[in-house]
Amino acid sequence: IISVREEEENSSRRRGDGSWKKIKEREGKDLLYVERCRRHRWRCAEVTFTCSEEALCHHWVITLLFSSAGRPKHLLVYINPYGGKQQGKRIYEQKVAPLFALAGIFTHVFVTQHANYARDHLRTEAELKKFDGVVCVGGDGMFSEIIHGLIWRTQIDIGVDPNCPDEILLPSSLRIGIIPAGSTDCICFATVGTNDPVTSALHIIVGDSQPMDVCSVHHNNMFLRYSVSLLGYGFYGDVLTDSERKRWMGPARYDLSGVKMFLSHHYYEGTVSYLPASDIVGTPRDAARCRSGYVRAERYEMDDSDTEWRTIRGKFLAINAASMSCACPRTPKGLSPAAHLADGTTDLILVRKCSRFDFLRHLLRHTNKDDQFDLTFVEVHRVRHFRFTPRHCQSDSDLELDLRENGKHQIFSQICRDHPACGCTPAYSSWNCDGEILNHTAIDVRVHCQLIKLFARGIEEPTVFEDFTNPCAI
Ligand SMILES: Nc1ncnc2c1ncn2[C@@H]1O[C@H](COP(=O)(O)OP(=O)(O)OP(=O)(O)O)[C@@H](O)[C@H]1O
Ligand SMILES: CCCCCCCCCCCCC/C=C/[C@@H](O)[C@H](CO)NC(=O)CCCCC
Ligand SMILES: [Ca+2]
Repeated sequence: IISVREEEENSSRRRGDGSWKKIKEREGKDLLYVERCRRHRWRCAEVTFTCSEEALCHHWVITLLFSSAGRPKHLLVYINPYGGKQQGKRIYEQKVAPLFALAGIFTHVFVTQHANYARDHLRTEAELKKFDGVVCVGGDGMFSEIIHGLIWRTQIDIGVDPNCPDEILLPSSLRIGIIPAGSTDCICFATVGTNDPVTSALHIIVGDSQPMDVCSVHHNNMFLRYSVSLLGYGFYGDVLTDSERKRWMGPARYDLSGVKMFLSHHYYEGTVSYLPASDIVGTPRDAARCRSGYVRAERYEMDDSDTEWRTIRGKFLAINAASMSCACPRTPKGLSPAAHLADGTTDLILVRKCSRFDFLRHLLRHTNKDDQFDLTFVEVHRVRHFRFTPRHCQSDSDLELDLRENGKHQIFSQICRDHPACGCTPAYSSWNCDGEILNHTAIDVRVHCQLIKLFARGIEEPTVFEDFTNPCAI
């Protein structure tokens, strides 16, 4: 239920002196409620209840109001006017603000004036005690700003050093709502099942709650960034770097850069070490999907003292860590379809050097039912902690070992790297961290189980409640 409004039906009766008197015939309640539509979309519907007994009516209202526990009353809203197709402000004003008003939610709205405006405001100025949640109107990059602000502020307020890689981070009490207005919007899609501003607004209004894992990324014990969706080196790093120069194109920039980087077919050498998540049920190759209400782990920090690190050295077209499925309209099942939102792990996907044809087969499988991991050059591991070192950063002894293993070819490829004009693969790619470029290639990543909470409930299985005869189901 979104809101209950009084409605009175009056009639008039003649008094003895001939004048007319208004009397309350029936008391009605206009009930605004959520109706499930196709493809996980929610819409607002209305029904009027009438009741001749005032006491019964009162009982109804009390019961309905009681069901509103856990709902936000005061929200801090940040709108990125430049995300996606630059529609954030319009989307919020036309589709979301009227619903918040109907639900009796008070808002404090900021339209961001520059990049990192929301992050810095949350870190230092925002009076967080006054609010029950933060709403982000924009894409994954804007969401990233919000979590950076909130996580940082929470740690500082309680005296935890957010720079230290070994610290156990504490969750913020504020939930975050995402009104999708970006280019990929994969965090919204993977937690709600659709990118639809009205559906997201309704999940906020009813006070849904979905915990979510967050990866912290460090370089030499120096904090770089947090990630909740994709950390990608090689293909996705290169696509992002190339697409940033084409921002004016809007969401289509990713398609153009995707094709360009596919044709470039660059591979990168390096070492990946990881700590497998051994104490969990399930693997990245499961047929089961992360669905609503499915919380695998209690929030805890793992004890990895008994688990052994594993190391893989090689040439990779892509190294991806998906902490959630990363489902989005481009890949409705996601980069790692069986990844979980809140299990304290990330799925590490290694795509080794292969032919263009094979890489295309792998990419195309993101868009159909075939298993993108069922290929000899792809491996996937569910991990809690991993490190990557590009080959040129490896220690001298590692380089010597490479030389002994691979002989002359290695020497020539080193020379090519030092002379980019020869047209060989460049030595480094960049990390794509939830759509932002990292300025370090050697990184150390650890998963913090359920560090944040969203106003969402995960993707629901299609239910009998879906009303396919309703016009909103089209
Ligand atoms: N007022 C602003 N002016 C310029 N940039 C901004 C402003 N507010 C936020 N940003 C930055 O804009 C970048 C992109 O925003 P956003 O994520 O909303 O859209 P997107 O990149 O199109 O979508 P997606 O991340 O889903 O691909 C973010 O990195 C954010 O920091
Ligand atoms: C030739 C057929 C090719 C078919 C390929 C389909 C594969 C598409 C996979 C898309 C995966 C998106 C993962 C999400 C990453 C987000 O954190 C990030 C920020 O929004 N978006 C991108 O980096 C944008 C990345 C866009 C990549 C294209
Ligand atoms: Ca996870």
